[in-house]
Amino acid sequence: MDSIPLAPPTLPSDVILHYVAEGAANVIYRFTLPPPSPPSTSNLADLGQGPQQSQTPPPTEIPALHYDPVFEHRLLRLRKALPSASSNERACAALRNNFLPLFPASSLIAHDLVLLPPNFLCETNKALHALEKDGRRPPKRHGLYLAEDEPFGVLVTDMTPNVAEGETLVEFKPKWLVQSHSAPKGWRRCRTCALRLQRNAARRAKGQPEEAGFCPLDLASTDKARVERAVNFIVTTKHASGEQDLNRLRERITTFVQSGTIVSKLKALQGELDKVGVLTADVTSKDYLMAAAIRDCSIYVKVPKEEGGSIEARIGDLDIKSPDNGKAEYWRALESGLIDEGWYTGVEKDPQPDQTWCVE
Ligand SMILES: O=P(O)(O)O[C@@H]1[C@@H](OP(=O)(O)O)[C@H](OP(=O)(O)O)[C@H](O)[C@H](OP(=O)(O)O)[C@H]1OP(=O)(O)O
Ligand SMILES: Nc1ncnc2c1ncn2[C@@H]1O[C@H](COP(=O)(O)OP(=O)(O)OP(=O)(O)O)[C@@H](O)[C@H]1O
Repeated sequence: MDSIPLAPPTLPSDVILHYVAEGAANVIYRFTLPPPSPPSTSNLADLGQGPQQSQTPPPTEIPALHYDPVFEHRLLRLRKALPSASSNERACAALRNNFLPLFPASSLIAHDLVLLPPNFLCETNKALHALEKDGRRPPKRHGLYLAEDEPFGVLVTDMTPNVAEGETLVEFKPKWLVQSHSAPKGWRRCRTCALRLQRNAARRAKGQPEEAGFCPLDLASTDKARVERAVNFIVTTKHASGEQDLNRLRERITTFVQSGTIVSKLKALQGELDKVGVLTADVTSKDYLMAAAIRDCSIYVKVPKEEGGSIEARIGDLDIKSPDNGKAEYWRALESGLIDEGWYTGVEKDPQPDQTWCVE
């Protein structure tokens, strides 16, 4: 049964937010909490600690001088007003009930609900509008703001690297590690590569830059050369500047992907949870919605400077998908377009054909 754990803490109303980044569905903030105020003199007097000392109160009546430890090493994730999004309460319950049992806690970004103070989202939206005007919000995210009817935010494990100590964060979406079961027989591209090519053709037609990407089937192949090929797209000069550092980081991430359990576990789950493909599946079933979530999750890998130091890797964005508000139709239309236009089989009508094929 879905349930929320014991009363979530409330975010102090004098919290100071710092915009970090955003995806399609959420905005991420770093936050600073002003030191908790000690009890005022009159409160102390009430509690018997002021000038007219009477009796020491029981510890439960002494105002807290420290914030709940759940606020430590966390970022605040706030939900945007997307019609297809679930409430944070539902999303956290789904995470707890469906995904938590599948992975060790140390492999997951922790998600804890936090009650938001009154007017908080309205004020934060004003700040988002200002960021947009200043050019500090990516243009493709303009026009969509936080859902002001959402009572909760989510405190997530902060994976920000300590750059001063030489840490690096590599973040990527592994996407479809198993081919779509709706792909036609004789396919030559996986779902992710087929979609990327289709989108790149549209970008080219509009004079926009194309996006490069890796083949998830390579990533999940366990074959060193193929994993390396995928990792070379994921780890770039934005992660390490010198050639030597970049090569070494790529080697470390390749070893992590190849010998770690995260990618293979995600692949196994994608295969188990959707065995028939989006065109025939019951896209309202829990299994399908979990498969869809796992196909869109992120992996955060924090790599320490020291070669022997341990890598911290966690899965995030395991938000159960909803088929409502046109999403199921979007999924089916996307898949039908890839099939009908020949992107899976490599017979698409594109003036700039690509002859890179994927293998299972
Ligand atoms: O359809 P896809 O595979 O392109 O995935 C969408 C993502 O695009 P991507 O290809 O990863 O750049 C897309 O990501 P971006 O907007 O590209 O960052 C969203 O994650 C979207 O999910 P939702 O609508 O927020 O629930 C994702 O939609 P879902 O299909 O997972 O519902
Ligand atoms: N736990 C974290 N630690 C460090 N950075 C994070 C964390 N969570 C999110 N971020 C940063 O914020 C960005 C957006 O967050 P997130 O992926 O959760 O948004 P989203 O809207 O759910 O994504 P999507 O586009 O997949 O729907 C990430 O790409 C990452 O750069």
